[in-house]
Amino acid sequence: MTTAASTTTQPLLRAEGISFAYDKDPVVREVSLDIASGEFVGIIGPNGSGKSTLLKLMAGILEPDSQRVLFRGRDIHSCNRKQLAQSIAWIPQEHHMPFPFKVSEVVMMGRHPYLSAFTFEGESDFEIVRRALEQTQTSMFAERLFNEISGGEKQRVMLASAIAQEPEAMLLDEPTSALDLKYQVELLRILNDLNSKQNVTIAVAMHDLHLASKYCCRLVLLKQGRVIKDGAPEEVLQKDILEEVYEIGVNIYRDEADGSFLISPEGA
Ligand SMILES: Nc1ncnc2c1ncn2[C@@H]1O[C@H](COP(=O)(O)OP(=O)(O)OP(=O)(O)O)[C@@H](O)[C@H]1O
Repeated sequence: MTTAASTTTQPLLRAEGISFAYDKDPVVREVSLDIASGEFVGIIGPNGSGKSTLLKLMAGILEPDSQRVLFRGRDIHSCNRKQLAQSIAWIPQEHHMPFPFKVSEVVMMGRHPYLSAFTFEGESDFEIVRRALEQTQTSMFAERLFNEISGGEKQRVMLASAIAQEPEAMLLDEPTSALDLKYQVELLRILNDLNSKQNVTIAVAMHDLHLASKYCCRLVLLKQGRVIKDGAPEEVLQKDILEEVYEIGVNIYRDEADGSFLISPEGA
């Protein structure tokens, strides 16, 4: 039976020691991870360490080979798909549309979990889409074909679509990888605002450890599918830990202005 106390402490998402293999070797190994409502978590680690796969498992896109992912205490694969789509937005690393959709149509896809097969988009849906385009500074592409805009523009449009979805949680796979400096910071600011003002839970795979330490309250460091360290940026971004995981010498500097960490490879 669920008590008031257990309800308040129940994480939004919980991985219960999950493992997953695409072929025979697991790429996610016995990962236990709780993500509480309102957290801003960065998933970091070297190429191929399992960041994308773990996020796909947490989003319910992939199913673990062993153990479960729980969404609000319930096996994510037994949750109603429509309700889940209203609650969790997944933003993948690669974006390609199989049909020549316009940007505005891609953003409107964020509203689909709220529509039935027989209802058309209403005024409020168009208003939500308009605001999401504005927030991500993509209104100027609205009438262009999604497949004909740049990789960085696509990333911002996909964020607009996720904003239009009005989810409880956003899981993002390297959303800044194709963005220039201005839009990297802009996108992270938007995520920060969604998190701090609307309590949207954010889990984001990132390679940029400086930006990760600047925006994420918690970092989960993976190596070969296992969680090596999970904690506040100052606990995770330590010289010995990073050198062991990334197999390279590093120097770490603290930016006293905002408390973030700058990681410089030794001998670079
Ligand atoms: N669809 C797939 N089929 C088979 N193997 C896959 C597939 N996707 C990923 N892998 C493998 O699973 C492992 C983990 O990949 P994953 O993409 O989760 O890592 P990652 O940490 O996100 O990597 P990166 O930082 O390079 O994006 C890698 O060895 C990768 O080659």
